[in-house]
Amino acid sequence: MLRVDDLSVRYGRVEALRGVSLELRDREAVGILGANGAGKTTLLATIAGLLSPARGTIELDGRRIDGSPPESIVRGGIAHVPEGRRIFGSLTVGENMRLARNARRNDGNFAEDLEGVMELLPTLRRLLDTPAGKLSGGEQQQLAIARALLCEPRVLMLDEPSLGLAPQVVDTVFEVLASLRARGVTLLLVEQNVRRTLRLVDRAYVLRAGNVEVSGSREELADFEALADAYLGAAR
Ligand SMILES: Nc1ncnc2c1ncn2[C@@H]1O[C@H](COP(=O)(O)OP(=O)(O)OP(=O)(O)O)[C@@H](O)[C@H]1O
Repeated sequence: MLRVDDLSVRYGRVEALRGVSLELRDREAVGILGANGAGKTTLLATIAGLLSPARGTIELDGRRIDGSPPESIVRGGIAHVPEGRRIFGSLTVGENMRLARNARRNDGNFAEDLEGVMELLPTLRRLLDTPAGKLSGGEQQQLAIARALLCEPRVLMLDEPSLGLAPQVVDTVFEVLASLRARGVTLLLVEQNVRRTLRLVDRAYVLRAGNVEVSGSREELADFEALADAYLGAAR
């Protein structure tokens, strides 16, 4: 469904990605692992159209999307939950969710989809009229996921959804991801949390200094998991 080929991205003289290739099939959950600075955020931001590659191609269903503006990439079916969530703190939860309306792919029934999302994330229902800035970190993450789902994505990309959350809240976020997966949502998940990610995904790629260092199924990466402490420092 999504194919990234030989992707290189620079920030001035810094080469953040150097010839990264990966693929994501329909209904697959794929992890992108790696230490701080490995290039994970840059990879998702480039797929989302927020950065232009210096080299390489990105295809969705065989059609080039690199160089397309972010809004057309969202309409093409790729939704991005960025690091730090980027919700609008002064707007209510309901208002934040309704913002997705303009970014949708089709004119499906928004009210029905909203109901479906609140069944998946019931915490949000009682918070509909609460300013999003008053939500806890875990609730804000759920809102960011809800907003992305309301764009009717075929692929949902998430950048470190567990970052900065207390352990039991991280559990909730991973439970949400597992239920998305069970519903057949295609997931591309950037995480430093190696163990939890390998429990969730079908396959993963490990980035190091802008390169894919290792990739494989979660079974193939089981040995890597054992090395994760040494490899990624304390971040798991
Ligand atoms: N705006 C920027 N300007 C210059 N260099 C940048 C910029 N953003 C990222 N970089 C550099 O690009 C490289 C990759 O960064 P990136 O944020 O993609 O890594 P990451 O794996 O997502 O790390 P983290 O987990 O810390 O977010 C790093 O060397 C980083 O310092």
